[in-house]
Amino acid sequence: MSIQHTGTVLDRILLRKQEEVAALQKAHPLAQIREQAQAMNQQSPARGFIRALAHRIGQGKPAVIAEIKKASPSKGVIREDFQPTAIAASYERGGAACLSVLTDRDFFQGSDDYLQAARAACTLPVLRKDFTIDAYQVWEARALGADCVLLIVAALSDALLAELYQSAVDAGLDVLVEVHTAEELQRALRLPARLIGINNRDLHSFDVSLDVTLSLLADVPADRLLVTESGILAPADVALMREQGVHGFLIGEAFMRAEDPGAELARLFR
Ligand SMILES: O=P(O)(O)OC[C@@H](O)[C@@H](O)c1c[nH]c2ccccc12
Repeated sequence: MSIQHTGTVLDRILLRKQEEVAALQKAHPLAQIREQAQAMNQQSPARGFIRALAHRIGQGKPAVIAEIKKASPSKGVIREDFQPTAIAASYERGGAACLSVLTDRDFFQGSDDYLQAARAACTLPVLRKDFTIDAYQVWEARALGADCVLLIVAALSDALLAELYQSAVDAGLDVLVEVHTAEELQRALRLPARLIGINNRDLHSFDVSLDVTLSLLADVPADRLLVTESGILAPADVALMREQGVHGFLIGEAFMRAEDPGAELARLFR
């Protein structure tokens, strides 16, 4: 089989994801994964990802989703000394509301094992950070123990978005719906999703600008919970967002480059 090298990185990731899901489905049929997810719902029900964020914000505090990410296509390896268990515990001590764990292997050097290890090492709700294109992955997320899944509007048709959203509800998961443009935001708002993420990074070009959140902010209705994602590096970035009424944050790199990720979280939000 030839490897596709045309298109943007997002296009390549999505093509590869289709192959991955097809292979997984052959090895472990959906019915089996759904059973595992149901068993997980008995054994370790979802931890209430949105609830944890809303609770912080309701108390007038920032709500931080702290990300566990070894590498990315735009930055290469971000953290050499990578121990998901220690990082998860550090994030909990540092005051994170939730975790996000990259599980994509080929582009982010992530792993399902990292998600399981991180969740077992803390009491925080965990987002499976991956490129979800099939209901199979949604059930698989809950079977692994995840509490929330990411749906990237730029990667999905309206029909698929609605289908995957419903699958997540059926599986007992919360959903983070990610947008990067005004048009994507309008598509996201047609779902009954409460949690909306504005990604400051363009997944096609990798350009990052906090202006993306600032420019879309006014179009997010008050009954939704907004999270600004990517490119938050300094206390001034946090202050800027909070002045504009943005209290939800998804942050990876700034923490992953610090020796003690949880201490860096505490420093950024002091
Ligand atoms: O490391 P940063 O710049 O703080 O960004 C974290 C998170 O927003 C980023 O990892 C991300 C946002 N959306 C994604 C979708 C896929 C992979 C990764 C992402």
